[in-house]
Amino acid sequence: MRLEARDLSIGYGREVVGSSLTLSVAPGRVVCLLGPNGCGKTTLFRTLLGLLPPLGGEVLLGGDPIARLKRAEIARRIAYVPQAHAPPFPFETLEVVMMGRTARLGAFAQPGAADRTAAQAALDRLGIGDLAARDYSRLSGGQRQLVLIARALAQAAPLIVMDEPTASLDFGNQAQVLAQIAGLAQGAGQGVILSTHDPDQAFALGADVVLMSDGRIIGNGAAETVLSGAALSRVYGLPVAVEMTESGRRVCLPARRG
Ligand SMILES: Nc1ncnc2c1ncn2[C@@H]1O[C@H](COP(=O)(O)OP(=O)(O)OP(=O)(O)O)[C@@H](O)[C@H]1O
Repeated sequence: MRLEARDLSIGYGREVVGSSLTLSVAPGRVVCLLGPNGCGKTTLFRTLLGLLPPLGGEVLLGGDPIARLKRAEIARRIAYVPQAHAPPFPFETLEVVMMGRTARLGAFAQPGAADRTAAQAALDRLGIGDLAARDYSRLSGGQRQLVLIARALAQAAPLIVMDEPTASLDFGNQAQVLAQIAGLAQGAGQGVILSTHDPDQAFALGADVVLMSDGRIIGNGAAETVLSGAALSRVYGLPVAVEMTESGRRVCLPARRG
């Protein structure tokens, strides 16, 4: 299933945050959304998910305008991994993951034993099966992030939107989550769009890149093409070099001063 944004304008009421945004996420592809703080990444995601109405243009999910789809239908097509915050109430971790199943079922349906099994399997897949009975509100930030990723896996939607999925993860878990993301695309053929502040992740994932600056898309295509030293220097306002490691992977390095 393909996710498409066509000439989208995004924002809040009369405040336009971004415009002329055209992008697509094809099955089996990973798209990294990169851009400085405040350039509109989260606003774009909320619009792609149908949580925020577009100020212009349209979002298509599998060819259907998202504005015409019901909430449960959207949840069967697209899963969202938000940034992890601690909820004010205690929740069993497995229940948080089960919410991914309930989202598909609609407002009043009760999840059953099969949903419980699927939720536990999603936790196991991320190596955190032992957290199932723990209180979600007392997990560490990184553990909560992994649980929200498990919730999206349990939702089993063909498309996944992830807002900075590796932001609070340690070095090992970052690598593990990136490997899972690559696996979702290659193995299950899911389409993934994620935001990140680390351009190296786009190279590690062999992803496509949408580079945003000031509410505009200024580059869209393969990471090797879009993420040049010149483009990164312009967007982040400091000299950046893109170098090749001995193992043949590109890495981005801010230039040393002085
Ligand atoms: N609820 C809101 N109402 C009005 N303006 C908002 C709202 N949420 C965000 N904004 C504004 O929209 C702009 C884009 O914010 P957004 O959160 O989309 O950026 P971002 O690229 O995700 O940033 P970051 O990388 O720091 O997470 C900012 O100027 C922000 O102040």
